[in-house]
Amino acid sequence: VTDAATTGRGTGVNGDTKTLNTYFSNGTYYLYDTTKPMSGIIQTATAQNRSTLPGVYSTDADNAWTASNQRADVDAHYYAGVVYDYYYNTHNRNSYDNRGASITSTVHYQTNYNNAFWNGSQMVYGDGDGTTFAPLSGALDVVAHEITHAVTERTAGLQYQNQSGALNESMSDVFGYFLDPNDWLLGEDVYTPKVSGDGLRSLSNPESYGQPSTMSNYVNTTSDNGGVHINSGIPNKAAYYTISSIGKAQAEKIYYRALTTYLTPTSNFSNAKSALLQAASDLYGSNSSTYNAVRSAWDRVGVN
Ligand SMILES: Cc1cccc(C(=O)O)c1OC(=O)C1CC1
Ligand SMILES: [Ca+2]
Ligand SMILES: [Zn+2]
Repeated sequence: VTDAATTGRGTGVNGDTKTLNTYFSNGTYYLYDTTKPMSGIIQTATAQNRSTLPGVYSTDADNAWTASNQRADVDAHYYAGVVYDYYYNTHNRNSYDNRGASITSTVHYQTNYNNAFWNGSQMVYGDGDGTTFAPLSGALDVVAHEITHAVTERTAGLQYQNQSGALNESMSDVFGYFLDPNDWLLGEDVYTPKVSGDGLRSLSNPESYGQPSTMSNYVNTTSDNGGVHINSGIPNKAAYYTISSIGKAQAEKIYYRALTTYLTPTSNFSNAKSALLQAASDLYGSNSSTYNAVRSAWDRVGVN
């Protein structure tokens, strides 16, 4: 038997070449990454445009994953590894459960599916319809957004409705920024592939995508689980002010500590302000400029 961890080459959704951690077994290569510490396996499958999950392992005959129908698989696999490395290296977290859980992604879910989600056990990505979205695994901030839903589920457990749900969404957007800090947009690498410069949401200017950025404009609605993708603009704007003031290095420590230590399933925006202030106090002191920047950020979005 000649099973072995191998290194392959692949083409991503946007035509870029990347190196892949793959696995060779019985004459076939798999998107199966055994290189992470403490057993966190990263594995990628395809739903073959149907809805059955997880589908079947993505395979290749020669470890050159360059076919057009493999691009979504390549990016889902590669970016899941990047996000695993981020949580391990930056926050000493071993996978989303901090116990080396395998990270499973399935691409080619249904047809023309303009959506991505964490289903409680794995990530799932549509291919998009080519107008609203390109295949959604083609953006690192999208993959980080989805894996962070899993981290949130295993830590704060923020209930996916109303203010706690908007915080859940915001945490995923904020860690999407930490993974992809080149811009304040979310999903820009896969959103409207025929239009450049736009994204699904903006941390710096939520209004440009129909989101409020102040408590006074909180949207009371029953749709979207109480507007979780709408009202996330308010904590997202606070995060923008915070990061712009204290920088990514301190902000990501504060956000990770608040998410994993202080937030609870029913936390609201005011509780989030307190959690982030407590984390800032723990890490940098309650008289620090860092602490004051966090307080100022939430004051500016109208959260007391
Ligand atoms: C595209 C999409 C649709 C519905 C829900 C989500 C969701 O995961 O909440 C979603 O993914 C995102 O928001 C990622 C950041 C681009
Ligand atoms: Ca981005
Ligand atoms: Zn989300």
